[in-house]
Amino acid sequence: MFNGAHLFVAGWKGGEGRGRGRGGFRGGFRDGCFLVFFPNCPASTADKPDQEAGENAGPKVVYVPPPPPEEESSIFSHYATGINFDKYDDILVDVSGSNPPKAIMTFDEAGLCESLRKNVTKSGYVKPTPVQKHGIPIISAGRDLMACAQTGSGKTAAFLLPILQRLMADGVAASKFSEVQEPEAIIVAPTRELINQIYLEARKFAYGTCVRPVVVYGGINTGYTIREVLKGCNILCGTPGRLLDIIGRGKVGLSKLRYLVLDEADRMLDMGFEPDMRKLVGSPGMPSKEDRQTLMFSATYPEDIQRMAADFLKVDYIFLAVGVVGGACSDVEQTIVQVDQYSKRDQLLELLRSTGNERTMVFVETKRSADFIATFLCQEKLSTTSIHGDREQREREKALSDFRTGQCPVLVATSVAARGLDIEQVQHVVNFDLPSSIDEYVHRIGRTGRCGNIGRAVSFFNPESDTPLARSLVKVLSGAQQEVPKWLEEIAFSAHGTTGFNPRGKVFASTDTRKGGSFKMDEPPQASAPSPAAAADDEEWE
Ligand SMILES: Nc1ncnc2c1ncn2[C@@H]1O[C@H](COP(=O)(O)OP(=O)(O)OP(=O)(O)O)[C@@H](O)[C@H]1O
Repeated sequence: MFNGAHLFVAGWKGGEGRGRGRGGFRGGFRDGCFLVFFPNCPASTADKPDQEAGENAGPKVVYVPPPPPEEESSIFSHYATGINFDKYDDILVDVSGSNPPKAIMTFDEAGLCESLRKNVTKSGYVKPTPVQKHGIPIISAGRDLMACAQTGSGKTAAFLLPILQRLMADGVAASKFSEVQEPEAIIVAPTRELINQIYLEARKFAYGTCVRPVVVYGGINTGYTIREVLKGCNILCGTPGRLLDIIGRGKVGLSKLRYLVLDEADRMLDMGFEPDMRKLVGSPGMPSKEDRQTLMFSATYPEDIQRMAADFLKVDYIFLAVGVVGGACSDVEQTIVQVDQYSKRDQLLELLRSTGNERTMVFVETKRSADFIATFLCQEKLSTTSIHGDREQREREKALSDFRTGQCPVLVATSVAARGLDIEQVQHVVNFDLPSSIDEYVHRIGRTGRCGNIGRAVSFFNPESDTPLARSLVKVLSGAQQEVPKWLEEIAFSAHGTTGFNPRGKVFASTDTRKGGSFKMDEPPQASAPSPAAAADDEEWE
């Protein structure tokens, strides 16, 4: 069972710019495990949720990622849709805003050019998901869009396909090498791994066309990144800090920009990233919101974020909600287990032993506990790796790759891996530590149960620390037709949770805010600030 786990537990990272910790776990390999505890790890780093940090601090980053796959079979490799894929059609869809274009029912109706159509087929897409049926014509009609659809339901293609179609129809071609590139589209996402995944999707759909996507993100060598951009760039995918850096260096001009896409838009506009998003739209040459198309996608949208998002969108933007805004995917079987802090480790071990080699993501709150739990599991001979913001980019990519291939079927992660990652065969998510925000919970458990497949999420609920989440957990569980444990209901009703619980109805507290919103119920709206756990980490400020 133990096959030389790839656990590179790092307390200090020399040479890559974000090595803030000193101490922590350090040591050498023994039987594939990498252990030794350094007790003097400063509490300001690994002890806390992942913090965002200045990308340019520290020594020069030398890492150059391996080139993306060239063979067609790897580019188009995909996993099968699951038994519940057709049930997507039963989900209620709410489209608000003036004159929304009619939904399409098939990819044929999307009016895609031949090469795009072929690429869609090679990707294994037979029919569009609801967010694609509605989103594609809305974007093709030139409308701004704020779209909300459950995790794993195909939001990425919903924006990539109509953008690519427009660029193809207009005959754009990446200019050859030029000192300044003028992309037609910019896509922003909060984490490096997610933006890289979006880039690979864009590259897949653009295969065999003249459209060239490029990705820029922190933790990789800047010179390399710039060279890639200067080779030609129509669709620039990036994390905010690195994007701003490259624009600031004058390597990217914005005069041709037509599309600005914010994936995980609520995260991109919360307190952590909002200043960078404002900087981005205020960059010299950035077309005003009237002169560009702005598209926002997420599975969750707190109401205050929706209101703020309107600053970035034209007045007549369309709000598309597939299912309940902020609802969990009902293909994930959710179990909440009451535990105390000290029995968590044993319960985790028992759980993982019972699931065999199935791929499992274990979410913890801090970088230090990510290292600690991964080390513990490794010692217990479970092939485990970890991902968090204190690991070097090389290590993060290796960890993800080992998890994807199944070489390490257990991935211990901070919130840096909570959003967007689409990994085949993730059957389980374990919340070893529950996050403090319900939206974060929805994204985490959405790493399984994707694209009509079925998954399981087990969450350890420690009443001492997790009681504030109880009410919204009850809400999310019942919204996804899951069993709500009696004890949790009791805690929820006796607690003063303030995270979006709407005691009156079955409707989630969040819809299109222009309808007057339904959140003016008995409780304050959900906070948009990243929760400590969420600030955890999504990401460094690249
Ligand atoms: N129409 C389709 N037919 C078959 N597979 C699809 C279709 N649309 C998307 N997929 C696949 O479904 C998976 C999930 O899609 P995607 O990652 O875009 O979900 P998402 O809605 O962005 O999820 P998240 O909210 O977690 O970011 C991907 O593997 C994607 O290739």
